[in-house]
Amino acid sequence: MKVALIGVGQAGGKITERLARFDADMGFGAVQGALAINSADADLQSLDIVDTQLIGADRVNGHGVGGDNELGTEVMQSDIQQVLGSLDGRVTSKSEAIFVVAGLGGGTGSGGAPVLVHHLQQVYDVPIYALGVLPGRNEGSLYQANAGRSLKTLLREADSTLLIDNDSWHEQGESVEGAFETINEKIAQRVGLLFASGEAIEGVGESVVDSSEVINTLRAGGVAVLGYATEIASEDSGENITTAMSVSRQALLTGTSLPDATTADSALLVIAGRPDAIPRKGVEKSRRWLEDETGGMQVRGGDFPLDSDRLGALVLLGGAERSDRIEAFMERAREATDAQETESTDHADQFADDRLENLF
Ligand SMILES: Nc1nc2c(ncn2[C@@H]2O[C@H](COP(=O)(O)OP(=O)(O)OP(=O)(O)O)[C@@H](O)[C@H]2O)c(=O)[nH]1
Repeated sequence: MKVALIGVGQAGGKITERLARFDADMGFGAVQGALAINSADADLQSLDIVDTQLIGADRVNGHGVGGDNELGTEVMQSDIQQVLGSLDGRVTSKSEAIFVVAGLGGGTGSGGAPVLVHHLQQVYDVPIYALGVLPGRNEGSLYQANAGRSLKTLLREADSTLLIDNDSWHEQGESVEGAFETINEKIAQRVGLLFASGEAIEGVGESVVDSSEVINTLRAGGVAVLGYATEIASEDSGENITTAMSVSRQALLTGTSLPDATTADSALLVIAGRPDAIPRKGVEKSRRWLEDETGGMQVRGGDFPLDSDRLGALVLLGGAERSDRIEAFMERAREATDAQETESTDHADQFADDRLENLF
């Protein structure tokens, strides 16, 4: 799937850069253009390979919005024409989708990403997806409250919102901050493989996954979730039937970007590995298992030919917002918003009825 990436805010920029680098290093050619937008100049300076654009200089003078996501919304809104102008040549006629990438807990990305998605929807015919990072449980109430409003607005504006929970892809005991590098690397690899599904050059055959399968899976809208797992594979495909089952199980049950999200409206299973090591029977079995596990709907599928001694399973779920994990997060966000309102009693009544309102 040929994509254009737009990172908003610090996390958005860093993850966009990682994705662009992974795609280039692997030679996939799925990432057609990448731009990072921020109201903090220093964050943009630390990026090497993506193009950058500063917004809100007249309001915050390049210093960021300090976690104020309403200000993040405002600065994106006031500079939207320049932002859309910079996309010329980066979003091309080849682009099959645009991904807006942001950490949802901060200010610039949290507030800016939904506005940007809204405007991109007016300009482009391709699907506009969000790739959003949810704050981990221990990240503090401002982050939780910001992310709640941002997610609510993104779900309204984007064709689908792929969520990565900051608590999911790092080692036990590692702090979230310390784990950013690990998490970003995992996002780059997993989401990078998803982008490259359908772009794989070698071994083109009937069973090879096509990018339309990804787009059709995301057509369910709402929240999307990505899972991934690999194991060393045998050279003989006949010996890899249980491996295919085992990686598929792990990808869904322990390897997703949003733990415990298994109820969905659509699903895609991509099996990656050397074409002659991919067991047809094992792939069929895994697909049937995934169908049962996710509620009985038809599971799309395909191979991703990759020169590797491992067999990997990439599971994409669409319409996964009914999961307990999302409910738990939204509850956290509501509580955080309540706590903030209690602190600023002057304004308490003003917000009382509209907890987690949309950003705009
Ligand atoms: N996975 C991941 N999450 C990050 C990273 N950097 C920040 N975050 C998360 O993103 C949220 C904060 O968003 P940032 O992107 O830092 O903030 P911003 O959008 O630049 O907004 P301001 O700094 O307020 O202008 C928090 O939930 C952080 O935990 C990162 O490199 N990787």
